[in-house]
Amino acid sequence: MSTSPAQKPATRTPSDRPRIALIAHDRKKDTMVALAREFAPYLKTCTLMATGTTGGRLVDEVGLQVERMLSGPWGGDLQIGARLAVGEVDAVIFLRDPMTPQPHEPDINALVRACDVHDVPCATNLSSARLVLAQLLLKA
Ligand SMILES: O=C(CO)COP(=O)(O)O
Repeated sequence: MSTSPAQKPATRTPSDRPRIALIAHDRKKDTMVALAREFAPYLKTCTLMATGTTGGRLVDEVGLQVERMLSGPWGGDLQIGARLAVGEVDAVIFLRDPMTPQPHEPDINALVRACDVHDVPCATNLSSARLVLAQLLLKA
């Protein structure tokens, strides 16, 4: 039934620019904006996508070009998960709020699971996000 996680689907679209998904829960959005400012010169060289509200803040407050999906509770995490499943996302920065229950917890779990299934780096806190971005920057 299952195939190897390393096996990428035929629809995989290679890209020269790293494709990074940026997502933050409400109480982590200020942290995401600060992180994006810190890495703005690098992020400007990437193809970025984000859930709706996070993306709006990154556009307005950091000046990044971001493809905005639906807001998380309306399916944005699932949209990013679907892109990821066909090989169109190289890394996910997902600053989750572990202290606040989310109405769309199943969607959040589905996205993080998709990262594990497809072996895509997924940073869910600030320290790991910095490590992932610093490593990507080294390879740039
Ligand atoms: O809820 C989210 C992720 O699960 C984030 O969605 P927004 O960026 O639209 O707030």
